Amino acid sequence: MATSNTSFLGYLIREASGRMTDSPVFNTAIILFIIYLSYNIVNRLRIAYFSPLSRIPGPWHGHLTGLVLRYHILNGNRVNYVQSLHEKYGPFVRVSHNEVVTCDAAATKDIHAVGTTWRKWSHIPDDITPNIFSIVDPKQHSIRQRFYKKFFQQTTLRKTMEPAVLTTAKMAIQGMKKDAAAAGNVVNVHEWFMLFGNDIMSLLTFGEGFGLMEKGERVVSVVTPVELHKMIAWSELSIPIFLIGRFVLSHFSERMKAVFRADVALNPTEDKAIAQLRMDRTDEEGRTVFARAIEDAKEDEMLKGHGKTRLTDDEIAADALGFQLAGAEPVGVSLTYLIWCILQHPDVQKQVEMEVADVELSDAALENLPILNSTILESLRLWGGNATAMRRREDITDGGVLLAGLYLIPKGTVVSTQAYSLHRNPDNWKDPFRWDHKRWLDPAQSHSISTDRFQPFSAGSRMCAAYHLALMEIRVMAAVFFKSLPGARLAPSVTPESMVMVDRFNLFPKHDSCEVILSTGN
Ligand code: HEM
Repeated sequence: MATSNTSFLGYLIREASGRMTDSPVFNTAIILFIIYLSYNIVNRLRIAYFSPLSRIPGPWHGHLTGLVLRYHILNGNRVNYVQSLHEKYGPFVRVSHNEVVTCDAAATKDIHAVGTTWRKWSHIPDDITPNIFSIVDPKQHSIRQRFYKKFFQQTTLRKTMEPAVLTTAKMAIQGMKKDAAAAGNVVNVHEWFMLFGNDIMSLLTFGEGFGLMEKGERVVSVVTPVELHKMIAWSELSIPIFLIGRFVLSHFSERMKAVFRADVALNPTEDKAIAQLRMDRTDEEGRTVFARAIEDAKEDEMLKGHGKTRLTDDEIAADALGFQLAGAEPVGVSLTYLIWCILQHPDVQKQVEMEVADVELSDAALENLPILNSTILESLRLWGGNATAMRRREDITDGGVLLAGLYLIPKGTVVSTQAYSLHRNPDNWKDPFRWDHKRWLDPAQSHSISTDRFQPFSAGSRMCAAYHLALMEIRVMAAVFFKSLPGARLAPSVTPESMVMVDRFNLFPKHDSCEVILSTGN
């Protein structure tokens, strides 16, 4: 047998490749590779079985690797996979050697509280200008957040956005009626709610709404959340595959380019022109909330106080895209599920129809309707459009932090919460899987939109910047729907299976559809 002066593995490899060589470079490379591999295996085993995380229950592979989790992320199934793990292992589950998921109310509070040391986990590459959504540094984030805050107060929005929201909602109903007239009274309301959400966001950011709705086009896609979601998933699943996709495959296929270079769409250079265009408009009508924000950003006292005199064009454009990304789809999806839930309960549907029949269509009046609002809250509890993973990391405290007084989490571990599971945890909600709007009619029930056990818009300093706008959109669109289309029914194509939520950055119904049969009188 030919033995070598290096290693048995080196010998095997050379044998296998038929390359019998005594090259010292080859032998050194093999030794270095073995050292690297051994170090990684020993380190991974140490973290898997001897780190404090080993106390946290979970599937056997979750202690060693996050590959199974990544596989589900790539298939748009993270939300359901994580929920199934909670049902099996409880409110804390280890899903990877360095990632834990929790739906425990106390832990969620620790992670999302104002002043928390947990930081948003961001996967946006360094060369992309961060937007309000992706900024990690709490100081930088607080500057940006406080800057936009004044534009998203309820009273401001009722002046600036409410008329457009109402007009757009009425246009959506016209579109639904037209579609139904051409297709045996059946209309895919999901499509129209997505158009509605997108149109409002286009209006808010770029000053151009209505166009999508009129043309019946789905999205003017400046941002591609689905592709971005896939790009991040690939980069986490396998760096080599990601690099091959990004630097090789994306040159040969537009499809591959859309996925593996999705972040390029987030680079705002091309959209600078759009943001600039909005800044130049002086007529009141053309100046949207965002356009005003852009103008004010040039000379803002609050920014000055932090050593900055204005947001740069790149920052402004990045934020415009960030709002588009964060704001359009969750509204459309939340509306789809709201209508789906109500139409499954004809008695509740009747009550909502009666409640909105004679009401003035203003957000202030709609906010006082108990049945409508209880159905909205209950639908957001079970089927909110952005109830997916909120990933956070604690990189500050040496020695780790004690989460909910229960588990020591070593520095650098990612801990994710998802409202989908927080809202299905039987410790938090009685009979959690049952859609029951009446639980919100109980006077003892808090109606706060963010509590330790109810977080459709997240909580603390990273809570949704525009939840007042989101709620206004949902209230107005739902009221116009039930006022204009009484007696609507779910089509047979709508089943629990077709409405399973899939996770593509935001959450969507699996079949991207929710068909409704309009009553013949409409
Ligand atoms: C029903 C509709 C909506 C839901 C369920 C929703 C939910 C959420 C959630 C859960 C977050 C936290 C995300 C995270 O921490 O990773 C968030 C953040 C955010 N949302 Fe919404 N959202 C909705 C509508 C909107 C709308 C209409 C806009 C814009 C006009 C918007 C703008 C934002 C922004 C800018 C953030 C980032 C906040 C920050 O990090 O400071 N959202 N939203």
